[in-house]
Amino acid sequence: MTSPVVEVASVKRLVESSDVHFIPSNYVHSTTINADDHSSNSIPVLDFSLLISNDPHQRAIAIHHLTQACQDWGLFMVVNHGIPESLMKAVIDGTCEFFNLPEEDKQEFAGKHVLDPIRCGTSFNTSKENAFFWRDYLKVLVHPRFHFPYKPQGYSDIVWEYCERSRQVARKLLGGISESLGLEESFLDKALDLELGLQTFVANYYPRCPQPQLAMGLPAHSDQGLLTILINNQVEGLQLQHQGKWIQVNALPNSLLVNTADLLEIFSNGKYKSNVHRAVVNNKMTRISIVTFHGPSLETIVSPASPLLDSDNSPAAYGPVKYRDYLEFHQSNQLDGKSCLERIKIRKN
Ligand SMILES: O=C(O)CCC(=O)C(=O)O
Ligand SMILES: [Fe+2]
Repeated sequence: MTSPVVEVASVKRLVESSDVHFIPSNYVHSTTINADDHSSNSIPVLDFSLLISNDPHQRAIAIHHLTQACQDWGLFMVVNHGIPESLMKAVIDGTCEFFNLPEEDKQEFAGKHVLDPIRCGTSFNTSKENAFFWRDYLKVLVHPRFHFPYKPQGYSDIVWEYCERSRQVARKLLGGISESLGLEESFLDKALDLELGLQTFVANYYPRCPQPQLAMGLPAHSDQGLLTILINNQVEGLQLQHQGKWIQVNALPNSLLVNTADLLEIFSNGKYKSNVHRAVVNNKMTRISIVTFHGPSLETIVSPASPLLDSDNSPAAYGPVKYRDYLEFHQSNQLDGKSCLERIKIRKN
């Protein structure tokens, strides 16, 4: 399933190489990108300290909040997560330095295949797209084996620390989610082999855009893993599709934004739907987002959790799929809503 590598210049280079007032026609998208509702005050907030509390009452409150957040939104903010603010800032600063490296230096990390451990590029999949996205990226597989570009100096160490911390948070959240589904806390962890779980680090770089209404940072999509954790440089751009509207997501300072992703929808047999989101761009500031995708081990076959099934009332709604195959399929096609997940849904006659 290897896609040919198509050389497309980074958006950063495009913006810096000329005094652009109009975006090139191959970056123009027809989708309107306004958000219907600019307030995101109602996005659920989870207090992580309650989830890890020894007090069963406090933990029960956290599980209740998790259930509601996963069921009603598929996106929530996590506060009191214990990841130092200075570490989050250092990851953003290191990312800025990485993208500021000469283009030739970054080429060294281009990668060829969708499962190469380090890949740096632009858009999403330039071999499949008619219109490119206003986004450059660095994607790295960081667990169970940590890979990373060796420059700029110090970036790798900082990202390693951040990835360790974010993985611990994700695992605790997934323990809570397992419980919220009526399973043992460790059920999901064991069933999906999280000890060897694949964690992917993605740095998204969205340069200032002279015509932001015509461009798209990333189109509407759901994420491929179980949970996604996102932080950004406090520049707005993430939008969530909620009850038929696009909502601008403004994260609380120092919070983590968490998305429920496709494999959690499968595992929960559709109880927790993966959310649909997109990234829009602006004409004032470069936006950087740091995303970690948390999934099972690559060889895990994901299917609805058996205790949640009953052949009469709730039969399996999704076919089994190996994570490696799902990831490869997701990454080698166009980013297009929930089209990958649709392919493994079992149709009712
Ligand atoms: O940059 C963002 O806010 C969203 C990024 C995203 O959705 C992704 O990398 O999958
Ligand atoms: Fe995403």
